[in-house]
Amino acid sequence: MIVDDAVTLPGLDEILDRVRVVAIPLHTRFRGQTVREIAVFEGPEGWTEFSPFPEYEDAEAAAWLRGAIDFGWAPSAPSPAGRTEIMVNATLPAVPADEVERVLAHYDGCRTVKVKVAERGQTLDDDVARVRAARAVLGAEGRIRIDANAAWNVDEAEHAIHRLCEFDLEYVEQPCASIEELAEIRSRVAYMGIPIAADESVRKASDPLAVARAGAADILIVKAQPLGGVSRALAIVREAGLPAVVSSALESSVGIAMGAQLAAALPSLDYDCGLATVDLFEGDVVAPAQSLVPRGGRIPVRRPEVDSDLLARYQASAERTDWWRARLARCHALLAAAAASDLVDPEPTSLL
Ligand SMILES: O=C(O)CCC(=O)C1=CC=C[C@@H](O)[C@@H]1C(=O)O
Ligand SMILES: [Mg+2]
Repeated sequence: MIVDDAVTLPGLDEILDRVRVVAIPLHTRFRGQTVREIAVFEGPEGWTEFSPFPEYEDAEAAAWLRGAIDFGWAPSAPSPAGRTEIMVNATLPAVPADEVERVLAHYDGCRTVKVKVAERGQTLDDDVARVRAARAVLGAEGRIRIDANAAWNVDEAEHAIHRLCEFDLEYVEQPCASIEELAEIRSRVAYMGIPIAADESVRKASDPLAVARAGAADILIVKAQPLGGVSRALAIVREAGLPAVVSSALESSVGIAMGAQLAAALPSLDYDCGLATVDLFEGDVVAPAQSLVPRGGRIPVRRPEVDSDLLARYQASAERTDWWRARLARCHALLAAAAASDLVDPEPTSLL
């Protein structure tokens, strides 16, 4: 059963025998979460991570498992540009303005900040105050991008971009939900020279290329695990023909290493990548010397080993571990079924 050109789907037992589930506290709430649950397991190529958010349905989570297996079982993608380090951005959750300095102090040397905006229960004034505070911390030279996670309609997005443009925005990530809305807001703000980036329209779409084909975005955000692995994400970027920004899916250093490998393998990399998110965690599954937290605004391209003391320290409860093992079994069954239908169907079944 083929997961990728180079990988045969490993047996479920092979994964369940090795999997460890951890629950790592976040020091700042992100996506409404204060604890990140993560499953890690070891393949022939090294440690890999399976960490779809708990609310995701199995069909979506199965693409993350495909990505995890690809990273653990497929040989590393080469870096045509010879990159050994990736420049990364600080990620600023939707915190009150007076907390911005404290949160950004966790990121060492990042010249770019991605500011979360349009959080449910907050106002545009809250966003303006947060972006203003980020600009004050960064100085005039720093780069600021914002991410609305599809929360605005087109008029709200236009109004918000008008208010926030005084802070010199590098780009606006997923201001609206649909491809039609993205195309509309993109043309409305084109005169301001602010690019539109697509995230959810790539990683949660049945066709990750539709947004590029529609000319609805200037930049693609690509996340290795949700897109089914490094080689699938590379193929999407190649087909789309747009500049790409590699971003994390809020992973431990093990999953971030998958993102770093994708960033290293891209033919060109014009923007800092959203791979600094281990800095939002209180802990990690790898020892500090091997961790992929940024130093001097960069992370190394390397595969870390997990640390057994840290796996024990952050070990999830028996109940949550059982839940993840059952989820792994269901997602594995979906991948096996898709692979079996590939054998009769010459067109590969897409789980993206
Ligand atoms: O891109 C970054 O700076 C960090 C990653 C990040 O913002 C995200 C990670 C995981 C889930 C998403 O809600 C979120 C995003 O929307 O990009
Ligand atoms: Mg995003």
